Parts: sequence; structure tokens; C-alpha cells
Amino acid sequence: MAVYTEVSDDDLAAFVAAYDIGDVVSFKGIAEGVENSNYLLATTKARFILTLYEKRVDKGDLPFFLGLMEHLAERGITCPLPVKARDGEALRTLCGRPAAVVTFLDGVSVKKPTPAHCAELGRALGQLHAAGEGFSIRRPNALSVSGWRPLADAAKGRSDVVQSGLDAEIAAELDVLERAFAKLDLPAGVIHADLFPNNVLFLGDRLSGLIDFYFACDDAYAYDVAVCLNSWCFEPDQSFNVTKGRALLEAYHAARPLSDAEIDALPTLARGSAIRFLLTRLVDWLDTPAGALVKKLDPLEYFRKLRFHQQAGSAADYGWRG
Ligand SMILES: Nc1ncnc2c1ncn2[C@@H]1O[C@H](COP(=O)(O)OP(=O)(O)OP(=O)(O)O)[C@@H](O)[C@H]1O
Ligand SMILES: N[C@@H](CCO)C(=O)O
Repeated sequence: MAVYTEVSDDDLAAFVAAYDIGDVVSFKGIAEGVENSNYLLATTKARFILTLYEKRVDKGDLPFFLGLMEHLAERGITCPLPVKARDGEALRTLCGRPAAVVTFLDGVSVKKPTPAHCAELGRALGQLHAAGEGFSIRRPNALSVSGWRPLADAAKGRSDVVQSGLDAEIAAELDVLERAFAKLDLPAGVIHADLFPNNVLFLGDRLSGLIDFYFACDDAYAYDVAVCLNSWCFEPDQSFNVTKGRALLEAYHAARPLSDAEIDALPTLARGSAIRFLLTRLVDWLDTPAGALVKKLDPLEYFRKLRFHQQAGSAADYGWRG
């Protein structure tokens, strides 16, 4: 579910009246997503997504997210474009929550990405990184290496109910990663940081849009590549598909060339990205009450991915041919 805040007809009518987007034709909550309340809003002019930003989104970050989507859309990236109301503001309030209207993108997300989808994704990610250059607002990645220990502490003493020995495994991994990340000095800029298949839309085999920029931040570009290797290139049996990895990396490299340092860092970055999603899923798993409507995501999926990366010797294990 992702409708935490119900919007009444009167509230909606008053809200839409501030825009030049036509009259409401239909308004429907969207089930997918876990962070915010999303509605599909159809008007006499077009379709839009209306998002009410829920508790986990820091209000102070919204100018970054909305400004970034505008910056990227102006540079040819197919991402939602925030729609300004007549007073020139895209960020408004609805039902006591910060809210925005963005353009609707056609397409569907793929459940089982093929190598062709991975190539499309790699190319779009490279283009996204290049297009983000020059964006003026900064947002450090709160879920990078300095954010992992506090998450592990939040789960400490409880994670063994998910898997015996998990606390100790996480602590040992963090010791390794904190040292390894301290040595990295990689090209950085705006990254999406959560470009999972559910946040990428396709029309057939062609990528038609990127959505959900609410984890976007400043970090190493190659970390974003590692997030995608994790979320696009493993099979349901948790084996890594080298053909998909190669398709993703080669298409990315063609759009934004990877340096030798970035390529060498991939196993470390993939481990880091695996622990990031393991930890956020673990804390959510432990903190979400039984019976809550939110779909809980399996932390152990990322523990198994982490195991693979711990064995990876070089980028060749991800399909990189140099
Ligand atoms: N601009 C858009 N165009 C078309 N569909 C969209 C758009 N924005 C969101 N959606 C739809 O709404 C769903 C939820 O959106 P989104 O992923 O942004 O939500 P979220 O609550 O931030 O979720 P999560 O962080 O779990 O991915 C998407 O899966 C997609 O189906
Ligand atoms: N993509 C995240 C969910 C938050 O967007 C995950 O799979 O853990």
C-alpha cells in the first residue's frame, strides 16, 4: 500500500484550483511504493502523479528532489517534471503534508529484467549521471558508509531472529567496509541511489522513464552502478547473471566512461550497496508491526548478495571485459 493520507474530494478540488492543469476527471490511490502517498490524477488536460510526502521524507530535502527532477528533465532525461502552481511554486501543502504534482510517465516496470533491459538501464544511468552535472543543490548520502553503523546499532540484539549470527556478520562486514571506503576517492556527483527495476519504466524493450528520486543524493557515481548490479543482475535463485552485468556495465561505460579506479572499486561498492539495503530492510523488518499494510522487503536477499560480493575478486566477476 502507499496511501497513508486520504484526500477528500473537497481538499482535492481546493488543491487543484491553485494550478492550471484542468479539471479533475479521476483520482485514484496507487498501491505500489512504500514511502509516500501517491495518487494518479487525471484532468481534462493530462495525467499527473500527486504525491504527499510522508514522515520519512525530510521536508528540507524536497527542494533538492524537485529541483533535481526539473534539472534532469530540462537536460533530456525522461523523469517526472514537477508542475508549478499559478504562484510559481511546485512544493505545496495538502492535508497537512508537503505535496507536489509531477507529470505522468508512460510505461511499466519489469519484474524479470533481460540483458536488453539491463543495457537500457546502464545507458540511462550513465546519461543521468552526466545530466546531473551542474545541479547546484547538495545533499550528502545519509545512507552511505557513515550511516550504516547507526542502522546496525538499531538492529543490534534483535537481528538474530531473522538469521542466527546476523549481528556478528554485520559487525564484521562493517569493520571491513569502513576501512575500504575510507581509501576510495572516486568521481562523484548526483546519483539516484535507488534505481531498482520498480523505479524504471519500459515500453517494450525501450526504457521510457526513471522515477522515484527520493533517495537521490551526492555520492560516487560508481556506487549507483553497484546499486544497479545488485538490483538488476541477480537471478531469483540468487546467482549473479554475468551476461546482465556485462550488458549493464558496457552500456553505462558507453554513456559515461568508467575510470580504472571506479572499475577496481566495484566489488567494494557492491558490498557496500548490499549492506545498505540489508540494513534498511532489516530495521524496517524489525520495526514494522505484524499486520501493518506495508509490504516488508526481505533483508536476507541482500545478505545472500553480500556473500557473493565477498567472494568477488574483481569487476570481471560482474562481466566487465575491460
Ligand atoms: N511520474 C510517474 N509516472 C507514472 N507512474 C508513476 C510516476 N510516479 C510514480 N508512479 C507510480 O507510482 C508507484 C509508486 O511511486 P514511487 O516508487 O515514487 O513511490 P514510493 O512510495 O517512493 O516507493 P518506493 O520508495 O517504495 O519505490 C510507482 O511504482 C509507479 O507505478
Ligand atoms: N529499493 C528499496 C526500497 C526503498 O525504495 C529496497 O528494495 O530495499
